[in-house]
Amino acid sequence: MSAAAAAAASSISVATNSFKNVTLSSRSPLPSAISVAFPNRGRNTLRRRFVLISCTAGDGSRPTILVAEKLGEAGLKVLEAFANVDCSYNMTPEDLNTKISLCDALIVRSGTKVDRAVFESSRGRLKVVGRAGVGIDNVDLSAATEFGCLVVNAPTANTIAAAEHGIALMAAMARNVAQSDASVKAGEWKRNKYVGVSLVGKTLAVLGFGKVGTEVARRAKGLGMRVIAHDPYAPADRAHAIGVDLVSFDEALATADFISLHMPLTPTTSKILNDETFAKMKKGVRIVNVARGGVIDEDALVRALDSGIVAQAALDVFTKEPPAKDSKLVQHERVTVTPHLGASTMEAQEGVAIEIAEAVVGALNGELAATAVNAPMVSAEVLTELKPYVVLAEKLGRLAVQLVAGGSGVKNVKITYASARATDDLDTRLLRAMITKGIIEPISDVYVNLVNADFTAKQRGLRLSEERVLLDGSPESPLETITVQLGNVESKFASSLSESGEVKVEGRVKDGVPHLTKVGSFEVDVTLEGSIILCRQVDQPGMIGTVGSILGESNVNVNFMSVGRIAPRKQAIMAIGVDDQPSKDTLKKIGEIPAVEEFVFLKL
Ligand SMILES: NC(=O)c1ccc[n+]([C@@H]2O[C@H](COP(=O)([O-])OP(=O)(O)OC[C@H]3O[C@@H](n4cnc5c(N)ncnc54)[C@H](O)[C@@H]3O)[C@@H](O)[C@H]2O)c1
Ligand SMILES: O=C(O)[C@H](O)COP(=O)(O)O
Repeated sequence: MSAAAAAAASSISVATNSFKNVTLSSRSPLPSAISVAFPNRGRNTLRRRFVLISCTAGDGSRPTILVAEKLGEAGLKVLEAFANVDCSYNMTPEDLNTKISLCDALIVRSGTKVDRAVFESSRGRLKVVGRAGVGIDNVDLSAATEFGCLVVNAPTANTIAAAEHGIALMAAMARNVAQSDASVKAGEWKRNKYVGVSLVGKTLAVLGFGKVGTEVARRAKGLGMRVIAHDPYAPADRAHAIGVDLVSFDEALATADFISLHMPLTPTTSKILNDETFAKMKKGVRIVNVARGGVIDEDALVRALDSGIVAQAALDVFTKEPPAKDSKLVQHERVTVTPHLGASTMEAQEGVAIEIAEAVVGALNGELAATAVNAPMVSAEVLTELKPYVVLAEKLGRLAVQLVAGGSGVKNVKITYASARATDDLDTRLLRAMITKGIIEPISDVYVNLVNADFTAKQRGLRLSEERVLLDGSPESPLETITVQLGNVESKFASSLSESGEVKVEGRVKDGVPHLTKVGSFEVDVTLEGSIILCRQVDQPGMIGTVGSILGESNVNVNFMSVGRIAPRKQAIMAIGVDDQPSKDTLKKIGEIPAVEEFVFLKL
C-alpha cells in the first residue's frame, strides 16, 4: 500500500439489538446460482458459481408462482414459460397463508396484504414477492428481509398512466365533470350550478417530485399552470430543467391553488395532510390524490371541505380500499372519486405485467434484480465489473472463519477495501453481504443471501465495520485488495494472526481470478479455488518437494503453491491449493514433517 494511502472512514455497524426472536428459513436444498466464467491464465476456463438468492424448487423441478391478483396476459406468458403458475385471484388471507408454503414466488398488486403471517406460513419456501406496480406499502418489507425473501416491484411501467390519471382528475374536478355527468343522466340541465375554474395561470404544488410527480408537473406546465414542488430528496436541477421550483412544504401549502400528492406512504408521510396542514393552505385549494389514501387524514379532509378551506378534492386512493359505502368523504358533493384506477390503462397493465414477470423470473434464476426493494440494486455494468470481487469476498470470509478456533466465537469483523477509486464509486453492500455469507455459512445452517445478510449478521451478534483505504494510482479496477479481520478470537493457525492479534486474510483479483495474497503478516499467492493447505515451516530447501510428494502419493492434485517468508531460512508460510480433499492420514504426514511448525486445511 502506498505511503500516501489515506484511510477514508466509513464504518457501518450492523450489530444492534432491535430485533426480536425470529425464526430464519433454513438453507434451501438446491440453491440457484449465477455462473461466473472467466479465463484462467490461458488454461481451462474457470467457472465459479455464486449463490445470491436461492429460489428454484429443491428437487430441480419447475418453481411455482402464485399470482394473487389480475395480471396482464403478456406477463403470464413470461411466467408460464418458466414456472408452474397458479392464478388465484380472490383468495382470503387464510387461503393465501395455506397456499404459500407450496410457492416459490408470489405476485400481487395493491389489493393483497403480504404480511408477516404470509412469510411465516411459507416456511422458508417463498423466495420472491413481486409487486406488479410501484407502491410496496402492502408488503411487510422487514418481515420479507428477515425471512430472506426478495421483494421486487415494477416501478416504471405505470408512471405515465398514473400521471395522466392525476391530470384527468384535476381537470375533471375543476370542471365538475363527474357531478354534471351524474346530473344530466338524472334528467337535469343545470348549467349555472356546474361552472368550474380554469387551470391556466393557477399554481399547482406537486408534493413528491418522483417519477409520477415529475410527469404530472410536465403536463401541468403544458396546460399553462405555474408548477412548484416539494420533495426533500429530489435534485433541484431536475426540477429546474422542466421549469419547476422546489419549495418548502409550508410554502407549497401556502401558495398552491391545486395540490397533487405523489409521495409513497411511509411513517413520515402518513396523514401528512391533516387538520394542522389544511389550516396552512389557501382558502379554496383543490386537492388531487393518486398516491396513497393514507397520506391524507380523511376525516380532516371532510372537515376542511365543510369549512371551505378545501373547495374540491379528487381521489383515486383511500385509506381503506374499497372505502365504506357510507364514507362521508366519498359521498361528499365536492369530491370526485375513482376506484384506484391510476395504473389501470391497457398499456400500463401490459407493461407492468411484463416488468414484474421478468423481475420475478430473473430473481428465481438467481439474478440480481434491478428493481429489488429490500436488497442492493446493482446495475448490470457494475455487476460485471464486481463479479470476481464478489467471489473473492465470499472466499475470504470462508477462509477467515475457518482459521478461528471454535469458529462460533466470531463477533467483530473488520473489512478493509483498498482502492484507487473515489469512495463514492464503490457500493460495498454486495461485497459485505458475500463476506457475511462466507463467515456465517460454514459455522451454521443458515442460508445467507443478499437480502438477509445484514439482518442475519445482526441476529448473530456479528459486528461488521467497513473501512475504505484510498490508494494512489490509476483507478482502473474497482478494488486493489479486500482484507478481512476477525477480532477477539483464538486462531487454530497462529500465523494467521496480525500484529494486533486479529485473524487476518487479504486477497486481490488477478486476471479476473481471486487470489489469497496475505495471511497474518505473511505474503502468499494462491488462487482461491478448491481447498488450501497452509503450513508454517522453517524455510529450507526441499520443502515444496517433500509436501508435494506426500500429496502426489495420495493422488491429491496440487493446483498452486506459494511460499511467503519473513527472511531466507526463517519462518515461512507455504500455501498449497489442492483440487481434492486430502485424507486425514495425508494431512498427518504433512504435519509430521520436522520443519512444519503448524498447518491447517481450509475448504473453500
Ligand atoms: N393510483 C395509482 O394507481 C398509482 C399508480 C402509480 C403510483 N402510485 C403511487 O404514486 C406514488 C408515487 O409513485 P412514483 O412512481 O412517482 O414513486 P417515486 O418513488 O418515483 O416518487 C416518490 C417521490 O416521493 C418523494 N417523497 C418521499 N417522502 C416525501 C415527503 N415526505 N415529502 C415529499 N416527497 C416525498 C420521494 O423523494 C420521491 O421522489 C406512490 O405512492 C405510488 O404508490 C399510485
Ligand atoms: O402503486 C401502484 O403501482 C399503483 O397504486 C397501482 O396499484 P395497482 O397495481 O393495484 O393498480
